[in-house]
Amino acid sequence: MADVGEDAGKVTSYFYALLFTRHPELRSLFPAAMDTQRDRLLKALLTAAEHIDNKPVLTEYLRNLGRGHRKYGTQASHYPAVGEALLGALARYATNTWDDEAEAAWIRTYTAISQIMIDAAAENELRAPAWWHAEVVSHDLRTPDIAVITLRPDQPYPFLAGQYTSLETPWWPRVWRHYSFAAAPRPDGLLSFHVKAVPAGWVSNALVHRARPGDTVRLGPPAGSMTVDHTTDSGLLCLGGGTGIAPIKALVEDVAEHGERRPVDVFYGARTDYDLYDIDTMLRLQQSHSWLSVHPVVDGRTHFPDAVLEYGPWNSHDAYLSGPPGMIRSGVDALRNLGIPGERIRHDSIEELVAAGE
Ligand SMILES: NC(=O)C1=CN([C@@H]2O[C@H](COP(=O)(O)OP(=O)(O)OC[C@H]3O[C@@H](n4cnc5c(N)ncnc54)[C@H](O)[C@@H]3O)[C@@H](O)[C@H]2O)C=CC1
Repeated sequence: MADVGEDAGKVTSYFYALLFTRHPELRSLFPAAMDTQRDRLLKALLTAAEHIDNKPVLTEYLRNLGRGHRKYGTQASHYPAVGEALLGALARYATNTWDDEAEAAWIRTYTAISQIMIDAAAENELRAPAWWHAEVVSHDLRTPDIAVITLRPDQPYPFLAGQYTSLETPWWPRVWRHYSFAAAPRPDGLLSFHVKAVPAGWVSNALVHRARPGDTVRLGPPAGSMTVDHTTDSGLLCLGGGTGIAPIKALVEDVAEHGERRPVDVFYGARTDYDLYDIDTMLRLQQSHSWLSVHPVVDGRTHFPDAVLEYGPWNSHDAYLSGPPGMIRSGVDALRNLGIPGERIRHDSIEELVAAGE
């Protein structure tokens, strides 16, 4: 990976060129525009390389990736074609290290990776559909660029508060983006999401400005491990920045439903008062639950994650962060400096978030 690092963009372009010239029938599984897709392949390889010595983490990551590929229509028979193209691209660009031994090692690696993904997809096929159709049942424009959208899936959709799904709109086929559930599972099975239209974000703009009740989207399986640990009764310190408040609200509802009276402190960060689009909901929750404190923080004197320093102590709390990648990075640093151990700080993977909101 280090050898091809400098040429990463070229490696992935060449990889897809090889794949599509040798197997033109596979082109229709990918979106019309390949830019984000190219980055995703590389990120997956980098993530795998990063965890190469941590078998449990790597295996879980690959199993999730295998299950997640079902919604693209990926079949076990597609994996060898991808492997050939990957080896072809590495052989061309890893010029300093490529030899028979490196090739044999990559064949073993790719065989192991693809087997884990294929097995996870096969097991998942026995239990869950490859995707769900879901109808838009309400669309509430909260600011000129933020909508709260409620969907009714066509089949039961099991998930945990704090997780996210992947979503494809009818206007951009095969372009999938991640969105966190904005509510804990409900008895009526409806799902809600907070979507902000971001510049050049195809899916987010379609969801905010085009989607209307009656439209149908597709959902992939739920993913993510930012869920509440109900085996402890430690307090929860939650930081939600912008639309990152969505999964935090789901976590609060989850604690309430479990009837636990654990102290929960929510710091809700936004650029301006006007951007605190969901503050009314959060304050209503605070009124109904004595264990919940909501602290709105608008950019100004204090930078958002630093506002938690004015309260506390937090070192016996579990921490949950959700929001823009930069906020998560600085929030994790601030919380670690306060003495919260890394394993008690939960957030979604930053690699996943970078392309998430588009
Ligand atoms: N599960 C998750 O982690 C979720 C993440 N998101 C992500 O949250 C973001 C929300 O975007 P917006 O509403 O436009 O947020 P925004 O850009 O308006 O920022 C929200 C808050 O975070 C703070 N912040 C932003 N960048 C920061 C940095 N580098 N360091 C410290 N603080 C920072 C801001 O000061 C503000 O208080 C999107 O990137 C979206 O993908 C959204 C939902 C769930």
